[in-house]
Amino acid sequence: MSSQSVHFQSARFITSAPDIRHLPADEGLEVAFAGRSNAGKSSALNTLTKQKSLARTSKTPGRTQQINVFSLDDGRRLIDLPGYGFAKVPLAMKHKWQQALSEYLQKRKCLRGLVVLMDIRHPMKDLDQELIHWAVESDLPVLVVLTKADKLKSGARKATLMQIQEALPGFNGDVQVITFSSLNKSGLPDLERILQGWFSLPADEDDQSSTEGSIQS
Ligand SMILES: Nc1nc2c(ncn2[C@@H]2O[C@H](COP(=O)(O)OP(=O)(O)OP(=O)(O)O)[C@@H](O)[C@H]2O)c(=O)[nH]1
Ligand SMILES: [Mg+2]
Repeated sequence: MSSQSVHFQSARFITSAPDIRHLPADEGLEVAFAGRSNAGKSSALNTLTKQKSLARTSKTPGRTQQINVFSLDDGRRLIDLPGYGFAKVPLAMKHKWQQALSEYLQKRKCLRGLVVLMDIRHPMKDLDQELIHWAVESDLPVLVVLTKADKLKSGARKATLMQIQEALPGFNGDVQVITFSSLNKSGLPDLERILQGWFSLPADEDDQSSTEGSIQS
């Protein structure tokens, strides 16, 4: 595992896992992209990695139904999570991916940071807020990415950004907020910089399992 800067362009697809038991070993560092269905998670991953079709995108919500794993280099990975909050799927199926999602978030020790993506026109729905609160309580750094920023004029864009920043009081430091567009690449330098920071932290820094049960010398 290197602590050198990550080359997002070198991302390559590793696997689609139906649940956490099918993921690569829980080692190294992962940054996961989460958010409502259709928020633009897969598109943002493609923009970040400068690859048009690394992650599969779709006009129809519910495209990403499994935990998709992309490796960057030795031990560092990006994760595309299934979207939540999409009503039009059979209940049994929805239950299955929501379970995979919550299990991933709760159990994956190598998860270093969570990117929560929201359509800038429909931000901070109940499930988004729940997810952010949970992550903050779990001491997981969060980056809120307001996607499809190209859909709003500059004034409305800035107003929404400020509104969201103000809606996250007390989280300063743990939760950052940026606007982003996969269409015109606005916000890409911010996304790159913040993820570089997360990936540069040493692995296992606060991983209790690495010290638990170890012999103290
Ligand atoms: N205008 C605009 N459209 C976008 C942007 N990002 C994504 N989209 C569109 O939004 C739709 C959904 O994008 P995806 O990236 O597939 O969304 P997702 O969050 O991965 O969706 P699920 O996999 O269903 O959870 C597609 O039609 C994209 O082309 C953006 O920045 N600007
Ligand atoms: Mg997707």
